[in-house]
Amino acid sequence: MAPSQTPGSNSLKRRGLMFVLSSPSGAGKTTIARRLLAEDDEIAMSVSVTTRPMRPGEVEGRDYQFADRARFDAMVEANEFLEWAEVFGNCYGTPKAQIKAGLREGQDFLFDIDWQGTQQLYQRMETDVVRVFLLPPSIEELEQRLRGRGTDSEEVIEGRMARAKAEISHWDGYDYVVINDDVEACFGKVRAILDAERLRRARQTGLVDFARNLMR
Ligand SMILES: Nc1ncnc2c1ncn2[C@@H]1O[C@H](COP(=O)(O)OP(=O)(O)OP(=O)(O)O)[C@@H](O)[C@H]1O
Ligand SMILES: Nc1nc2c(ncn2[C@@H]2O[C@H](COP(=O)(O)O)[C@@H](O)[C@H]2O)c(=O)[nH]1
Repeated sequence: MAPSQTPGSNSLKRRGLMFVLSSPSGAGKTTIARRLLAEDDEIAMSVSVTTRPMRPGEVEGRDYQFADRARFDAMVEANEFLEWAEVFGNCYGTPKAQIKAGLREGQDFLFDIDWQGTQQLYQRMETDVVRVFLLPPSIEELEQRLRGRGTDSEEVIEGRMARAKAEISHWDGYDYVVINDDVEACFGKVRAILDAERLRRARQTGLVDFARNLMR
């Protein structure tokens, strides 16, 4: 038996999953996503294309692929996105190219996308998608986090707060909802969801052979 098929090693061949994190802006998706990526080498970020300007500290190709509107529209036209949406006046889309091949190879992908994109992904890729929604402990705390982040102008913060309640109203379109009151606790819960979802029978494509060997 190959070492990767040792019982208990939990590394049987499996299909990758699409792990979606959504929340109102400022609730902590990026914080949780970065931690997951740093601690888990089986999951990679799905890097979206966006027409919004780059923020200080962001890196082209790591945080987003930054594109102008003409380039984005051309990608929509060429059907290069698994999903796309307009958020806060900017366009965001998930490029399809590497995702489908990666899933077959057992690669998991993390998506930091809004509820519209989540619905589209789910319609297209249903059983591959795990939908997690993060909620802030309160609206006041959400605003404090946006201000504390120090990346947006007053006008942008007001726009994000104005949309927060509408975004929160989509919580029931998700498989899991986690309140991000404490980063450690929230991360632990998100981690547990990912671990459990990886063990779903349907994803463990190596189980058939493994069980057959056991029964020989
Ligand atoms: N549990 C928490 N307690 C206190 N502060 C937090 C917590 N989680 C995240 N933060 C802080 O809140 C701010 C917003 O978090 P983050 O940027 O991760 O939100 P986001 O949901 O990704 O926002 P956006 O949708 O605008 O990208 C950051 O400054 C982050 O450090
Ligand atoms: N539908 C999609 N939404 C996306 C995508 N990438 C990011 N987002 C969402 O946009 C807002 C704003 O993000 P920000 O980085 O400008 O603060 C946030 O809700 C993201 O989840 C995407 O590819 N598709």
